[in-house]
Amino acid sequence: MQEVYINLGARSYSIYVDTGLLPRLGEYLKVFKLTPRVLLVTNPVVGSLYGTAAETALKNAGFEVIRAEIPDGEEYKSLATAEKLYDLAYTRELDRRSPVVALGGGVVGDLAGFVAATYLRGVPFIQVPTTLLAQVDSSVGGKVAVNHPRGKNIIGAFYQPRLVLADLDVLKTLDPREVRAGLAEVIKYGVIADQAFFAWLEENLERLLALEARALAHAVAVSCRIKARVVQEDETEQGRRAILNFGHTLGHALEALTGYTTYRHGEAVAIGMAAAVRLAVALGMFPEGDAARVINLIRRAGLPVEVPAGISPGELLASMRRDKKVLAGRLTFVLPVEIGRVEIVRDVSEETVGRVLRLCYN
Ligand SMILES: NC(=O)c1ccc[n+]([C@@H]2O[C@H](COP(=O)([O-])OP(=O)(O)OC[C@H]3O[C@@H](n4cnc5c(N)ncnc54)[C@H](O)[C@@H]3O)[C@@H](O)[C@H]2O)c1
Ligand SMILES: O=C(O)C(=O)C[C@@H](O)[C@H](O)[C@H](O)COP(=O)(O)O
Ligand SMILES: [Zn+2]
Repeated sequence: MQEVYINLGARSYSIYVDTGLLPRLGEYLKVFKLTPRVLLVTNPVVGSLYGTAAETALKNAGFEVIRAEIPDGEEYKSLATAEKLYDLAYTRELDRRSPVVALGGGVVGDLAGFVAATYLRGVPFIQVPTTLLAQVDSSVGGKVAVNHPRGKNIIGAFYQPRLVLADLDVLKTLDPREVRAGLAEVIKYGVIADQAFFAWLEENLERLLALEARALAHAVAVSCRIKARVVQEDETEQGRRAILNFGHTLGHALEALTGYTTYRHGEAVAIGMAAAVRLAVALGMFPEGDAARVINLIRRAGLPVEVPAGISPGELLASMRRDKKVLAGRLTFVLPVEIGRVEIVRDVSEETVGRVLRLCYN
């Protein structure tokens, strides 16, 4: 078992990374001061695979489970879906100590977390992430949100979970496309914060693609440790936390412009990271050889590195102007200076971004 502790004062919590955790969910919850009714939020795919195990674990520990299944897909990470959960929570008389448990990937986690943050102005929230992406990133750090039809995560909050249980066993049923999408955020951590981890990924990528248990445990724990460090330093993204957004300025624009249905989040971030390293090279900040290493690793993970032909640089720029990192109208990018170190750059001209974007098509 690996434990990563996020030290945030009264909002501190542990992330446990191990096999065999889901059947122990109830035991883990018992240590908190909760009332017995639990809102278990999942989707039909995860619910059919792991819903019974989660319910049994909770019931054995004395909880009463209200299961809510939201439709599968990023396009359902919306206010409309959140409203259905508020209705259910209100109708079933959930109180201020009734926990919301998110059992699923990042979509379930972000949406259930948003509901937990806002229902009765906040109820206890537990993350049981079931995708690689959710275990290494979305379940950790407290960003919860729903999408606006034109902008990613536009409506949200910072609301920390009480506990994260990352059970590596559940990753065995993931579609390979989802494993690759999760690897995009894992590669992100190497580029932004840890050169040695990046080199380890270059050596061990095939073990991760094959879901080898020891390699996965290492990648999940190191990723969570890196994210924990950044979140502890700047919980509400007043500054440095934005480094976790490497690849996301363009990635989020691509997701929104394609109606949230074409790319997995990790795939859009992969294209965004490839564009960001090209931009850093164009600005003379980052050596070409290092850019080639990053793009090569993204490619080896089976992820896209090119902007699709159907979307113009003008459309991308218009969407990126509404990115949450924009201040006083200036586009903001997270750009590497070396592998393992990035800077937040606010003074790139749109002309330069447009020129680099044109190099990012196939
Ligand atoms: N809050 C944050 O800090 C943060 C960080 C990164 C990403 N995100 C958000 O996370 C979302 C992406 O999350 P995701 O990549 O997990 O996508 P997802 O939640 O859509 O899950 C991907 C697919 O895998 C299926 N699935 C989940 N667990 C499974 C399992 N164990 N076995 C088989 N199938 C399973 C799901 O049903 C879905 O079809 C995006 O909305 C993104 O914005 C948030
Ligand atoms: O936790 C963070 O901070 C991140 O930026 C992690 C990202 O991987 C994640 O996609 C996050 O949801 C993006 O947040 P946003 O504030 O850019 O919407
Ligand atoms: Zn992300």
